[in-house]
Formats: sequence, C-alpha cells, structure tokens
Amino acid sequence: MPVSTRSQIFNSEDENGATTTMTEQTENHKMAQALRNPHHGLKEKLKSLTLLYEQQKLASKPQNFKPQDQKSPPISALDRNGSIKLEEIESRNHKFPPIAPINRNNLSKNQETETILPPSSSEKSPKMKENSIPNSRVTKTYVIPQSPNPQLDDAKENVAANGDRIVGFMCPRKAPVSSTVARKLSLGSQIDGRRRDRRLSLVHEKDNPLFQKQSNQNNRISVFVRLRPMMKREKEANSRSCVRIVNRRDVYLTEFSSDNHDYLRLKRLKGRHFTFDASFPDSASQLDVYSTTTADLVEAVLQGRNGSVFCYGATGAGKTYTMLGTVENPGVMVLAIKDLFTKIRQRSLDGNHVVHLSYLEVYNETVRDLLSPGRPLVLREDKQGIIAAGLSQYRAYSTDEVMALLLQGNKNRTTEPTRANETSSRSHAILQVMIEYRTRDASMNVINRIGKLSLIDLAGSERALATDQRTLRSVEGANINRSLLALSSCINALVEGKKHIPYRNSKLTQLLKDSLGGACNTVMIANISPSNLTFGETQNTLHWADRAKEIRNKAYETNEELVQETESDADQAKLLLEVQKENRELRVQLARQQQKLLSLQAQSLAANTSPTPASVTSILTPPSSNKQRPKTPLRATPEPNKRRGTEETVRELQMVVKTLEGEIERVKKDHALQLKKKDEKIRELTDKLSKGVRSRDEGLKSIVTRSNIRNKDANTGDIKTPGHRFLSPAPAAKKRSFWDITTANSPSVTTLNGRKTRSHVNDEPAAAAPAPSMLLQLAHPCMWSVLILGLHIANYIIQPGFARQRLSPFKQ
Ligand SMILES: Nc1ncnc2c1ncn2[C@@H]1O[C@H](COP(=O)(O)OP(=O)(O)OP(=O)(O)O)[C@@H](O)[C@H]1O
Repeated sequence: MPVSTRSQIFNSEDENGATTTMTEQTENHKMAQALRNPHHGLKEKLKSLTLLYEQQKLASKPQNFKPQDQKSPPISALDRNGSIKLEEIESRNHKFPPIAPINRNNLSKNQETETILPPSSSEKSPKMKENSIPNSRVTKTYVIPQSPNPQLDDAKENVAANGDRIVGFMCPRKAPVSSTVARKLSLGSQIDGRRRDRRLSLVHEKDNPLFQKQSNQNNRISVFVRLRPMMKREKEANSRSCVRIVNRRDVYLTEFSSDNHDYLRLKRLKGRHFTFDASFPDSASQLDVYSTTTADLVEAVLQGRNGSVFCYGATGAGKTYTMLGTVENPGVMVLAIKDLFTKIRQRSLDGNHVVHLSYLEVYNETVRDLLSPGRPLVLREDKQGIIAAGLSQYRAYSTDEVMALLLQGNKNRTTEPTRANETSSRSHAILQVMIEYRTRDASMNVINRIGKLSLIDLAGSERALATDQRTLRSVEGANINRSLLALSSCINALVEGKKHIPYRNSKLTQLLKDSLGGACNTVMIANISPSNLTFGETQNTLHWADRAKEIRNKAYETNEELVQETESDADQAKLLLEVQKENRELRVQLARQQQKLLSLQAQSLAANTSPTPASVTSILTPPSSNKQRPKTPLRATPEPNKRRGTEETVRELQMVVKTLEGEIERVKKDHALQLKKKDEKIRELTDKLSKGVRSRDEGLKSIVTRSNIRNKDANTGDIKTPGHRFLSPAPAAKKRSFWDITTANSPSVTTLNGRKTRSHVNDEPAAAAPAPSMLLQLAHPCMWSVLILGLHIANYIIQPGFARQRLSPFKQ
C-alpha cells in the first residue's frame, strides 16, 4: 500500500497551547497557489513568502484581529453551526491537514511539523488545482495538545510498554528549521485553528450527542482507531509499544530509533500525531466500541438511511475481533444485530419491520455467497446501486436466527493461518442487513422505508514477508493488497474531489461504492497493533484512516416511499369496510332468527308430541308433577310466547269444560225428564195393569172353562194339544227389554197404542190379542216391579259412565 507520508518532528513551544490560524483566507489561497505552482522559481517563492509575511504582519496587529474575533462565533453558536463553517473551510482548503497548521513563530515543544509530498498533478481535480498546496515539498506544523501536567505526560509518553524510553518523543525539542515559512502558513489559519480547538474541546467528550449530530450533518465519514493489546507472541519477540492514545481521540505514533533503517532521515522520522473522531485504547471493551461507532448508524438505518461500518488495518491488527468478536466478547456485527432487533421490538407496535440479510465474501477477486456457497457471483449495477446477482437473502425474525446464519457464513469464509495471524481472514466479508419498514401515517398513506446496514470485515493488508511467499497465501495476499490499493485510490480520488472515482478497479471497491461517497452514513474503524515490529503497517493504516476522514458522502437520502392513496380509493376502502360490517351484523341477525325458529319448532314439536302441554299439565296437575315436564325444547322458548300459548290452551280447555258442563246439564235434564215420563208411564202402566189384571181375572175364568171343554188332560183332565201353546192367548203386553226402556228411538221399536214393542212382535190390537197364558198373567205384577227397580239402578249406573265418556276430549 503506498504511503506518501514523510514525517519530520520538530520541537517548538506554544505558551497558550492553542493553534494559530490564517487571518486572511484569500491571501492564503494566493500564497498557496503560488507555492503549488511547480514552475515557480525559488526567487518567486521567496517573493511570495516575503509578501505573505508582510501581510501577516499587518494582519497580526490588534486592530486587525478585532473584526476577525468578532466574526468568530461564540462557543454556544459554534455548538450549533461553528462546526459546519469549519468543515466548509476545510473543504475549501484541502491543503490543510486535519490538525491546524500553526504559526512557526509560536512553535512550542508540543508542536510537530510534517513534510508531505503532495499527490501528483495528474490526480488533482480542477478545483484542487486552484486551491491546492504547491507541488513542491510543504512543511506543515502540527500541535500536540498540551497536557495539564506536561512533566507527567512527558514521563509517560517517553516510556514504552516495556519501560524503554521512546526516542520519538525524546528528541523533538529542536528549533524549527524554517520558522518564517511555518509562521506565514500558520498565521492565516490562526482563527481557524482556534475554532477547531473549540470544536475539539467539545468533541473530546465522546458521549456528547452534539458531536454525533455535527458529524452527521457534515456527512463526513467517521473514522475511529482501535488499538489492540500486545500479543504474547509480540511480547516474546521483545517488541515495544509504539502507539499511545491520549484523550480517547489522539493517536501518537512513535518510531524507535532502532527501528529506523533510513539513515538519511534518522533524526527526522521520530513520530506522528493523528486525531480521529475517537480512538480506543487496548483496554476498550467491545460494547464501548460499538456504542461509539455504530449505535447511531443502526438508529439511522431504522429511519431508512443506509449505513456502512468497515474495519481496515494490517493483518492481525484486530479487524475480525472488532467486527465478529468471540462468544464471550461479541463484536460490532453481533451487537448491531442485537440492538437492531431490540429496537425493532420496541417499535413493533407502530408498523411492520421485515429483516433480510445476506453475507458474501470477496476472495481472490471473486464474489462468493457465504450463506449458500456455489458459483461465483457477478456484480451488476442498477439504479439501486451495486448488486451481486443471485446472492441469497434470508429473512430473519430474531437475533438468534441471524447469529446462526452468521456462524454458518463464517464457517464458509476463507480463513487460513499465516505467519502474522493464526486465523487470518483471506477474504473481505460483507454482511448486509436490510430493514424494510411499512406503516400508515395519520392520513392513511402507506409509508415504506428501507434501510441497509453493511458490516464489512476487510482482509488485512500485508507484506509478502509477513505471510508466506510463493504459496497460495502469497497469491491471496497479492489480491488483498490489490483490492486495498484500489480502495486507497478511491479514497484519494474522493478526497481530492475527482469526478471519476475508480470503483471498478476491484470487486471490493465496487461493493463499497455505496459506502464511500454514496448516500450513506459510513464509519471506518482502523485497527492497529501496538507493536513496534509492525510500525510500518500501523503508520500506513493511520495514514489512510486520516485521509478517509476527508471523504464526504452524499447528502442524506432516506429511502422512504410515500404511497398516497387517492380519495376514491380511500372512499372505496371505507365503503368496503362498512359493507363488511353490515354484512357481519346481518349474518348475526340471521343466525339469531334461525335459532329462534328452531326453538319454536322444537317447542311446537314438543307440544304436539306431548299428551298435554307442559303448561297445561302444570295447570291441571299438582306442583309435584313439575318434575315430569318436558325439558330441553321448551327452555329456548321465549317466556311471553310460552305464557300466551298456555293462556290460549287454558281458555280452550275452559270452553271445553263449559260445553261439557252444559251437555251434562242437558243430559241430566233429559234424563230427569225421561225418568219422570217413565215414572208416569210406569204408574200409568201399573194402573192399566192393575185394571187389566182384574179384567183378565174375569176372562181367565171363562177361558178355563172353555179349555176344559176343548182338551182335557188325562192326568189333570186338561186338554193338551201341540198347537195349544200357539193358541194360547197373545200377551197383552210384551215383556220389555233393556232397549225398550233406555232408547225410545230404537229402530226396532214401534209405538203401538202408546207402548213400545219389538217389530217382530205382531201388531195386534190389545183387544184382539190372545190372552196371555195363565202363568204369565199370574206373574205379571211382580215382574213389572222388578223391572222398574232394575231400570232405576241401570239409569244411575249408566249416567256417570256417559259423562265420563264425554269428558275425555283428548282421547280423540
Ligand atoms: N481488542 C482486542 N482484545 C483482545 N484480543 C484481540 C483484540 N484485537 C485482536 N485481538 C486478538 O488478536 C488476534 C488477531 O486478531 P484478528 O484475527 O481479529 O486480526 P485481523 O485483523 O482480522 O487479521 P487478518 O486480517 O489476518 O484476518 C486474535 O487472536 C484476536 O483474538
């Protein structure tokens, strides 16, 4: 990886510890232009410098500072806007490094200068050509923030982890080489430097949300540095710590004199200072790293903005540890997914979230699906950005599912032991989590938001010697380095504001197109090792991280889609809902009616099948008989209907009873009348009989006389012939049968002389009727008495039976 940094440490003193800034931006620009011109002669340079010096001298007068000071906003204003202005100034003056150049005159022991070889003219954009620093070597001065206790700091910073004195911080107490140039450069940026300091003092508090907001507003890539602990292997190799982190923000890199093999610059290359958004010492926890670097991004992804986090660094510097971590100490990927699902769960009530994820690797310039390995994937670009055609996407419902997929993907990832790292990742891995959110706003519009979070664990840049030579590992290493070189080219082009960004130089940069320079919140975590044995790699990493700070992504774009429904649609939807509601209600009503009908049918069925309705039974039977009432069908009968039915039945029955009672009365009267008539007839007959007996007695005497004459019995002297019986006189009154008494209308009975006789009996006039036999005539009065008595008894027996017969209407 190319490094364009040439560092030189100077030792200067600034009493106030504040950086100096340029007072006149325009003059500074002119100067810078003059200095940048590669064809400028030494004389002209000197002229310009002298001119600039004069101008600065004038500007440094108190009356000249006043308006500038007035212009500079108060701290409170800076809180809100100052940072933006600073960033704007920074963006206009790409020549300025992240740390403000200072007045060479005021250089203190805490200040360092660095000589930088600017990028080649071919890489410059037209804008850069205008305002960039000259193509010649430029010396910039950096300020090391003064510690409240310099002596203690000195003592600390000059002692390495193993107790050795660090050369880099021991020797830079020198006079500046070119104080004039340095002062002239730094004068112009004095105020700027003050502003920056103020801003820095705010952002020193890493938890200050203002900083996050400001950095988000600027949409600059956030760059963090993480130092890993010294490894056992490194300790065993007697390595020393060459990195020191101060205030969780500043990184001091020191080169030990023993490590410097550049004898020409032995005295100059002693150390460097970098400032990042935050820097994590080796004691920082995974959670600390996550909450500072990625937590805000996760929140933004849920708001529909894309976010990317990538780890960059040399092999074995701790990238995979930071991104994946271990089971005990999960890394950014795991913590981000956990946080994501927690946040989704908290918001699950106000809409639907759908989480999809994919996991791929770029190995030896081929893209492979880690979740369903197969053939290499082809990258395509469409309106949405770069996509890997055929990449599998899994829907995840919980953190556990994502973890399982992550584990599965990591098993498929190419890792090999190398000399530098036992578990070296030989590929760049990209885990992409897509969160789709769908809800309705107050006006029933559908809001569809999609946020994409890319978590990238890059393979480590490595020197061929650090790994294996002429093996597959070296081929891998070459490819890794090539893709990282492409990445650094893209960073350079982006920083320099070039129109063409060479994303297509590698698969990695193609995939990172969204994250670098796209509409995306991007976080870069630069992992470094503390060992002085890897000083070169660490310096390289810090350099590119420092460069990346200047990349500005596109303005925020929220992937939010508002699907507005037309009024008619809304109306129709409303109508449909109403109709559905009405339909439901009608169905309920219908069910109720059907239930009623069924119960009525059951009731009527029960009433028809039962010998007496329950109600009637209850009325006609004593209360103890309630147990025998029919049960189920009647329970469903509504109470008023039941009562009404009962009343009707009772009324009917009462009428029946009345009719029957009337009938009984009529029958009784009839009977009484009949009895009376019969009694009269009996009496009349009795009278007639008594009269007839007397006359017959008289006639009998004569008959006997005549019979004696006709047939005389041999024994008795009476005449007995076969025809004698027939010649016996006809009975005057036939013997009355049961029917003769009870039914006057019997068809077989005819009335003869007021008497009822059987039809087979010859109608003979009583006068003409033969006289009854002597026996009958004698028995006649007794027979009639018995008959009358029998008739009375029979009448009383028959009456209740008849009534009973008529009182049973239900038997019909
Ligand atoms: N912050 C840390 N705390 C404790 N151990 C760490 C830390 N960072 C890294 N390590 C350890 O250092 C070793 C190398 O780390 P890691 O594999 O993450 O490096 P890498 O940058 O991913 O390397 P490569 O690019 O070769 O894959 C691992 O054993 C890891 O456990």
